[in-house]
Amino acid sequence: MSGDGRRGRGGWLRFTKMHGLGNDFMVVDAITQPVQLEASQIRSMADRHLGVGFDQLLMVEPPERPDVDFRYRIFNADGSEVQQCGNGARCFARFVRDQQLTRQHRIRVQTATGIMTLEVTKKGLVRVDMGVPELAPAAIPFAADEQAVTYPITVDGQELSIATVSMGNPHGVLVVDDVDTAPVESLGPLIEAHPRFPARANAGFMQVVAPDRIRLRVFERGVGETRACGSGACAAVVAGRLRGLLSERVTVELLGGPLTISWPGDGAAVTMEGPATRVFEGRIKPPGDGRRSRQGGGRPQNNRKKKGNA
Ligand SMILES: N[C@@H](CCC[C@H](N)C(=O)O)C(=O)O
Repeated sequence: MSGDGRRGRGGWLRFTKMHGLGNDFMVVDAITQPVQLEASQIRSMADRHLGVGFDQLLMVEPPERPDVDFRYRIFNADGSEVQQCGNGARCFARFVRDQQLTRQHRIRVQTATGIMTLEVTKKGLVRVDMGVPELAPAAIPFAADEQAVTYPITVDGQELSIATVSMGNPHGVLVVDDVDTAPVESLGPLIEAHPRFPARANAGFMQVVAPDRIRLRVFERGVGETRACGSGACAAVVAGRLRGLLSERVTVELLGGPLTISWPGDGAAVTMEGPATRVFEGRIKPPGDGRRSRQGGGRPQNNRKKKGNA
């Protein structure tokens, strides 16, 4: 994270609590205050009983190149730095405008895997160009000899059919009959840590209601089940379209509410539109001393061993 090794005055870190359909964030402005955090501090602050409580910490940093407005960094609740967060991108756009870090309606941000364009609409929603989905197994990454629409995978002794998509971050998507009874809690962690996903993965459980409507639950890598996952919604629509189940524009009903996702098809970018909500402002003294070791990073993405995968 950026900064010169100091935190704000007296060691206090200013933050804003936000959410996108209940996927909640601690948003930290690392432009007007120096910030340096260790993965262990992020984990402590993510604690819902002892800390601020959040699914992801979002860092707003100065751009590193002239063709973007900001650098957008994302840390899961387990302290690991990740490449993408769709709901977070909408909150990022709202945050930088509310904080008067920009007056632009169209904002270009640099993430760990590319450039995203965020646009605040007249209705106060945020439209995000989520980029072109990657389907090649090596790009996800997913262990497979050749690219396919779905792959057979053994999880907890069951043979499942999984679609894999990278939206900058890795997703595995299963089609289920009913999301309400889908085994998200039991299979989610096993898919997340499945050996065929060497960087772990987000696991989506999608129920197709109609060609333009799905219901989706996501067990997020580094967090657990969240109330909404923007990149997961995009991955599910891509997977559903490749299977011939969905139309170009789809309403994705998540536990926290609906997102609109559009994907014309191969080679095109996915567009996501939805709300971003500010909840409160706060300040916290991050536990421990964040000045001694390297920033962020967290645990390696594939270090968690789970039983039941083959
Ligand atoms: N909530 C997010 C995704 C956050 C990152 C994810 N857990 C990962 O590890 O890739 C979203 O809205 O996209």
